[in-house]
Amino acid sequence: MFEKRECILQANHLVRQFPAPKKKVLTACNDISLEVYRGKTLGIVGESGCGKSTLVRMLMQLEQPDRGEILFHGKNLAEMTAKEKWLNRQKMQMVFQDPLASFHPKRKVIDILTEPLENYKRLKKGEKEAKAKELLRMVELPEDLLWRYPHSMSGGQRQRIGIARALSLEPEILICDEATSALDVSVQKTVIELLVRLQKEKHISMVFICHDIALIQSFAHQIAVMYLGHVVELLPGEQVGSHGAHPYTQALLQALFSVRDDRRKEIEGLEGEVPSPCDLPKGCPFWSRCRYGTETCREEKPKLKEIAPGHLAACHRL
Ligand SMILES: Nc1ncnc2c1ncn2[C@@H]1O[C@H](COP(=O)(O)OP(=O)(O)OP(=O)(O)O)[C@@H](O)[C@H]1O
Repeated sequence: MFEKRECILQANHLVRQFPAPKKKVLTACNDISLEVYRGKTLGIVGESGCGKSTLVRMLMQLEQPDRGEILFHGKNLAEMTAKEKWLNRQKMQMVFQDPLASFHPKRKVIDILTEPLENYKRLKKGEKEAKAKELLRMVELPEDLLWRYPHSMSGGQRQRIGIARALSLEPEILICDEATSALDVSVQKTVIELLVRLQKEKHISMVFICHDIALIQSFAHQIAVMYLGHVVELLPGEQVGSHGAHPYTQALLQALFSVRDDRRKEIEGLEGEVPSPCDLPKGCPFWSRCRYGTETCREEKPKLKEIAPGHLAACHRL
């Protein structure tokens, strides 16, 4: 599916175990092998406790695997010197679910944004404000936020600051651990759109951890489905619906499709006969806001009658 030479991060047979009560052992990650490709997104989906965060901590070198290896540009992370690891960490950055927890509450946005650059001594004297403003522009935030404290901003703004800070070091890989789960649906959508735009512009690879298979399949290039510490299936992002074979993947998809089917029935009930997708009307008020002909229909039920019928017909993802 992807060119091998574009593989920048490779996890081979990773195992991580923890001691459990009664002298038992809990295997949080069990023989996990994955590849991350340049400029592509690997989605990792699975229920709570299946081992997603443990996997990410190993990829970020915050935790050592008990077995297996992680190769970055073909080089084994375990064989790197401490200095090499420290330098390497710039190239893999993380965005967390709760950015507030990772920001110093008494530091202003300007300091939060430039802290990683200062840590790596990559900020010249007198450059701080200009660099921080450039980072804010990159994530489509106004410059006057520079002088605010994180607690005085909205969740979506804080997450954009988290993204800007992570990208300040120009990483090759961005790891997003439930980065949009705490946001409401409309803000979640704009943050994902921002990430997708930045990925295209900067050719960054992303590892995106999430519970929501519907969300992840809208932008990931490949999806690893995790269940009880195993990657049970690796699927091409855009074709999850037709490829999921493992019973757990099927269960995730079934839940998704039953919701969509109910929604489709509701809409068809409202609109009567649905015309074919090729009738898409130019004048549909939501057309420009809509990537698949989708979210608006799902989110704004009271406005359904305003949406031109052809638009609804295109909502094959509902
Ligand atoms: N340091 C630890 N010591 C003991 N057990 C741990 C430790 N870290 C994780 N675990 C266990 O490993 C399993 C996987 O945890 P992990 O946090 O990786 O799951 P997750 O899929 O990220 O869950 P969530 O989506 O809820 O964050 C869980 O059963 C958890 O209790």
